[in-house]
Amino acid sequence: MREMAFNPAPGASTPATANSETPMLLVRDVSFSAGGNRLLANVDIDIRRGSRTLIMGPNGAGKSLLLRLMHGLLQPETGAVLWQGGRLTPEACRAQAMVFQRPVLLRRSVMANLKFALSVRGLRGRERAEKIRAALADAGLEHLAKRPARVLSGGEQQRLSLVRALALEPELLFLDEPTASLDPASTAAIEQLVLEANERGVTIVLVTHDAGQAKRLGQDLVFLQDGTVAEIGSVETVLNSPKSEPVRAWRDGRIYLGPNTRSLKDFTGRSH
Ligand SMILES: Nc1ncnc2c1ncn2[C@@H]1O[C@H](COP(=O)(O)OP(=O)(O)OP(=O)(O)O)[C@@H](O)[C@H]1O
Repeated sequence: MREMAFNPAPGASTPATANSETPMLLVRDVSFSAGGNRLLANVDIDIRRGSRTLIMGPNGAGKSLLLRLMHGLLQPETGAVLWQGGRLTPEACRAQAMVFQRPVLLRRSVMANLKFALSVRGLRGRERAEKIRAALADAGLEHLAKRPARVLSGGEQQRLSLVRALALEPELLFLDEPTASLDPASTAAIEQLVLEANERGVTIVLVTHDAGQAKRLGQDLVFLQDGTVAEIGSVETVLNSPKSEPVRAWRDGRIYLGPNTRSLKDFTGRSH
């Protein structure tokens, strides 16, 4: 996969001056290809400061790719991701954090995982110790502080992963299917941490396949289909009164076959 240079969208080459009206993050006419396939095409999204945006869509729609582009882990082939009206620089990326579906933890203790992340951000001494204590309390992991992170349950690992990201005090937090393999109690714990973070002002962008979770957590919903935005609006409106055929098909449990849908054989290995 190519890591491409910054390539502003038409009309976006001169970043707007950031003010309170400027969306925190703008995705403008972003396209991305790999292996000869167009995986995202002409995506436009505004993320408002302090908002909660849910990203939904079928497997392979491009949700994870979009998150990685918004977090600066990949560069758009064309178009631009703008941070507070300017370029998404490495410094800007440090104001963001990402929680992945499968927690990425060091083969160290729970406490050492928190300590390492905070040390990388330059925290030391009493300030770091206080943040570790608070994160362990938020995650309900005080009693497991010295346990190797890799022996924690899936739910405990994901709570650790989330509070470690939040301990870095990001302005924007991306979460990629953070509760995909968790039971209802662990899911509720993660959702509560996400909502509390949002109440403290952290902007949330979360990928999910769970309509219930979208309704519990979301304000805005972006529905992707085959690498393009099929529909965008409030969670309630998009899920309860979808205007687009991809969302209607998804809601009704039908397989949507659009002009850009790759052969079902790609997904099932069988001809239909
Ligand atoms: N590095 C890559 N090289 C080639 N193709 C890729 C690459 N990364 C992702 N893809 C393809 O891009 C498409 C979108 O992938 P992505 O992981 O964003 O989907 P998704 O919507 O998150 O799906 P899921 O719900 O299954 O997690 C898939 O067809 C995937 O195979």
